[in-house]
Amino acid sequence: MRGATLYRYSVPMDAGVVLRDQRLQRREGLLVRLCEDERVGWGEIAPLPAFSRETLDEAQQAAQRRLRDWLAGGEPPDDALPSVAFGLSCALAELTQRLPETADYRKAPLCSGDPDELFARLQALDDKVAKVKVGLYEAVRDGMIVNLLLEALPDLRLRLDANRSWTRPKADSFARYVNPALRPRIDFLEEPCKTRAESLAFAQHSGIAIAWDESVREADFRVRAEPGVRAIVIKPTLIGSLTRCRQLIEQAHQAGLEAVISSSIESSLGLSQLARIAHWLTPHAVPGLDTLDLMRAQVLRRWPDSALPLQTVEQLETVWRS
Ligand SMILES: O=C(O)CCC(=O)c1ccccc1C(=O)O
Ligand SMILES: [Mg+2]
Repeated sequence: MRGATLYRYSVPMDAGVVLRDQRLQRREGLLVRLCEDERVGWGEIAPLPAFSRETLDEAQQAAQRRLRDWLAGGEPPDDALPSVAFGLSCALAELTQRLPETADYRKAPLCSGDPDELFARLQALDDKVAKVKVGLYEAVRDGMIVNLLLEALPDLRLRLDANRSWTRPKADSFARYVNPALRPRIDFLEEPCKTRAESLAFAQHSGIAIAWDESVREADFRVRAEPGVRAIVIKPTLIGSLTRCRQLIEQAHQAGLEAVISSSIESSLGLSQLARIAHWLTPHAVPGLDTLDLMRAQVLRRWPDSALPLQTVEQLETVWRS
């Protein structure tokens, strides 16, 4: 006997969370619960506003169609909507015990806020890798912060993320401010420039390695080794099924690139599944999962050591059941 339920969660966000110029007041998404005989599997379907092409309503419609096929005995093909394909494939993988339980709860802290508190937090890390968003302010300020962090903590490595905000001259001026001796400790800079060609030329010119994030989701993107490119970032909610994510990870590893599993601001349920996927498929790369503290609550499953209150299944709205 098979059964399926869709729940909707809605979690208030921290006041300052802005995604591509729009403020995110609440994070909303669906949780899917599949059962078959005695077994249960959960997944999260949560299109990210300003990033996903599908809306939550479209995702719900598509999920219901797929679930009807599954309830009728089929093994539905992956959905065309990435968030739906990801959430359903996680739920099926839990149900069939193909998603290992062990998780990699390291999370490459996002550096912001009070510097003293930040230093204490970074000093306490085992694997000292942290992430800094750049390109929001002046390039000179970004460069100074990078120098400051790397000088203060000699075993720290940084991931930087410019989200395609720089022209090539802006990116060059950033690079000029970063002490050349410190540049090798920048593991990578995600998407420095507006175009891939500019980013590649920047990497080759500056000696700062780059990573693809937005590019990975473009139709004409192919994973390949290129001078100056070190990694690809995989945000499964924006990419698609577990099978598709595995394929990209394998292609990256074959090309000698690092593959980094990263958050699309899922709830604690989705984040903890990403931590399991990271431990399973990218065991050598610290995942980019430091987004739980942008939220004011956890959902269904706890992230270790988080003090945020938990919304239990009884508190979720049931939107569909069959
Ligand atoms: O990658 C991480 O470390 C955290 C996640 C993150 O930065 C992010 C989360 C949601 C949407 C976009 C981004 C981004 O990479 O800019
Ligand atoms: Mg990024």
